Amino acid sequence: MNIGVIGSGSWGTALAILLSNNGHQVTLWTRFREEAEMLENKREHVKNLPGVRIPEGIRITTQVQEAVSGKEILVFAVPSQFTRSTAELCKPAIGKDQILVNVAKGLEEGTLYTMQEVINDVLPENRVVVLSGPSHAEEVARGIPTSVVIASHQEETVLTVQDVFMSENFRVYGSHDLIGIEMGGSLKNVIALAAGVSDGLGYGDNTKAALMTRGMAEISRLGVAMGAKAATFNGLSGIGDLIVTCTSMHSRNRRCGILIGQGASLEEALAEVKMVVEGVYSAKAALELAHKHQVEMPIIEQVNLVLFHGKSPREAVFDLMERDKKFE
Ligand SMILES: NC(=O)C1=CN([C@@H]2O[C@H](COP(=O)(O)OP(=O)(O)OC[C@H]3O[C@@H](n4cnc5c(N)ncnc54)[C@H](O)[C@@H]3O)[C@@H](O)[C@H]2O)C=CC1
Ligand SMILES: O=C(CO)COP(=O)(O)O
Repeated sequence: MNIGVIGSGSWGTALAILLSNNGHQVTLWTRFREEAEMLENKREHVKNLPGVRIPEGIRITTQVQEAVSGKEILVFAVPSQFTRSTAELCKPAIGKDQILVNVAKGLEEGTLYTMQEVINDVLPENRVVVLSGPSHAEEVARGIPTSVVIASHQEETVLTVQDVFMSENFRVYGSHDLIGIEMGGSLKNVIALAAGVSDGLGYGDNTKAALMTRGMAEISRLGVAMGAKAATFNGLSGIGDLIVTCTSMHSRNRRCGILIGQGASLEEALAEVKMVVEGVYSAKAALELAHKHQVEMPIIEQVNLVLFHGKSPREAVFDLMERDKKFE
């Protein structure tokens, strides 16, 4: 197939490599000339995926028309804050038969939309599917066995996109629970920030296991209130992605949390991590959704207080421990 990958950060580049290795014709688009030159000249994403060769077959471009026209599938891989502006930029070149695959994990501030909803808002005539699950770019780019899930309301589209991405090292499940898959993928980032903070404070495995388990309870409570199936949160885009993001050395959200737990400010932590830390952008939207759907999300509330209101991480953990007694 002819495929355009829109966004050449870690994830877009890793997926472009996977798709090219699967035999597809891949064009990788970036908005930035310097990034395109680095990818083209070095055939490597020097900053984000050092040591991973970009196959010669992948075309690199900054031209939207070249990345979009004639492609059967477009993979949207820019960070969630840029998904709307990028979809708008591409819109004049997009035809209604092209399948759009969103791989960003986040919520839009203000509208509180998931990324599928954002893309659908800009391009209402296109089919939009979502790819999510435990899949760090650093490992996918090196062909390390990985499983993800693709969600759409249309069975046929799921089956088509599964075939496109599946390989001996990349197993793709299908799902019809779009909202469940997207809420799992975006909210685990906020819980991973909390897990990182706990590690940064020097707390132990017990603390992190508690944050992950009770964090999952928060994610599924909100997801179900928004129409998701509870079982989805036991899957790859639920507990699977929560496990990898809260425990992996590759996780930007966890690393950002660790730095904050060690005493860095949010700005210092973001500057140190350098790559996108989606949980920071989704945290506020998650809390607003919790209020809108009248769902209790105490961990996500404390993450917001630490990130945006100067609360000390140690005090946040203390306040979580001191809440009224509950039944599990
Ligand atoms: N890195 C990973 O392992 C995974 C990332 N994701 C998700 O994929 C999305 C992208 O993340 P990464 O590739 O890791 O980010 P990254 O931090 O590696 O790259 C960000 C890229 O965004 C692009 N960008 C920056 N400003 C832009 C703008 N104004 N307009 C258009 N593009 C712009 C640049 O090309 C930059 O390379 C995020 O939502 C992330 O949660 C999902 C699964 C795995
Ligand atoms: O979504 C991811 C892995 O599945 C990436 O997580 P981080 O953004 O925390 O690195």
